[in-house]
Amino acid sequence: MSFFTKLRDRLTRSSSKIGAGLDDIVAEGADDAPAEPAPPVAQPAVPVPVQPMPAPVQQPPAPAEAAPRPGMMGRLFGRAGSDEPRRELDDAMLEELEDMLVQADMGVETALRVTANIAEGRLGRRVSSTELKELLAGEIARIMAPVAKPLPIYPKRPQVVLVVGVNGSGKTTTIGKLASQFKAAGKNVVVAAGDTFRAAAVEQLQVWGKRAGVPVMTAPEGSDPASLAYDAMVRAEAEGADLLMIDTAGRLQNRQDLMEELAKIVRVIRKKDPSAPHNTLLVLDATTGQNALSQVETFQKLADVSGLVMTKLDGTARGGVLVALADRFGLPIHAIGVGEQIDDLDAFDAREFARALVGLAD
Ligand SMILES: Nc1nc2c(ncn2[C@@H]2O[C@H](COP(=O)(O)OP(=O)(O)OP(=O)(O)O)[C@@H](O)[C@H]2O)c(=O)[nH]1
Repeated sequence: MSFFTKLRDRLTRSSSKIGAGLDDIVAEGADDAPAEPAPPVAQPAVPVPVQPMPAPVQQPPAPAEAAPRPGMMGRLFGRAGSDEPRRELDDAMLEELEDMLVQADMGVETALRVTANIAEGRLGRRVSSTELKELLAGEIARIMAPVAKPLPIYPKRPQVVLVVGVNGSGKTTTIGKLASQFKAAGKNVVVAAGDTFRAAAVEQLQVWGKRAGVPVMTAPEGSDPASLAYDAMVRAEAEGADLLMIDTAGRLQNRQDLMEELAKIVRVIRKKDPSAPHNTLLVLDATTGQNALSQVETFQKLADVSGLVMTKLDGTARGGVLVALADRFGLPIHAIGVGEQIDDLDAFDAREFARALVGLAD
């Protein structure tokens, strides 16, 4: 099964909220007028960064003959969607759309902007649910495209990747999955079990290490994680490892002591290599919804977060939060997780994600 199919099936299973919501919005206000050719759906070949758009201006419906000749996609949609119910895109519909996006955890600001962009030049037109999904997917992909960046690999050896996040966000699982993928790509990977407080966490990482076929460095329970991180750097360097991934204990945002300990890990790592850590990955659990935004803020203050991984997109109707994160922080999204298996993590693809989120086929 391709990752897109998996993403769509699992996102749709849990977060069909947006797709179903769009169907409902159109069906609710659908009129009985005969079908008219579908308005062309903007499909930029190359996603462009989102520009702040002016507020939508009420425009009279474009006369059918004045409409530009639809492109390939427009013609396809015109045919395929001609017998679908249509609803006039007006203020009431836009308001419903905005509410639905907010409920899908996209955040008020982002939902407003996306809705305004959809309205731009289209007010008064009659759109089908499929067209609305295409428009929404296009807007989401435009927001997400600039942040869809796989974990960068540098010539520096070892490249130190520090993995942080709150308890249970999926750090250990993500390290296991990433280590397996980098190993398969021919990289020499070492993993350090920096959560020295919980024996179970160390064991769990060892299980992942075995699965991925990479060594896992551990330290006695209760020992200083910063000193383990230092030892791991010495070993990774001695072994000529390409990548050293350091797991850390999950920390609640309000636990000052744990937060300080993370800062100490970074200080100690820098004694060995002032340019390390080369990446600080913040792992976020999609099921936490809007709380993910405050987690980013908190961890950014404490560690130099360089990128995000979002897990558990399979278990939530709150996938929209990823759009809000991209819009608000612009931090690279390196990967997304849609399950507990080793191959349930893949690089983040803006278009695939956008289409899966609104329930469209590839
Ligand atoms: N459904 C689903 N479950 C996931 C995903 N990623 C991780 N999990 C599960 O989430 C739970 C917590 O994952 P861990 O990797 O242990 O999280 P952690 O951040 O290391 O946890 P702490 O060590 O407690 O801080 C485990 O049961 C994982 O199997 C995902 O993408 N989808």
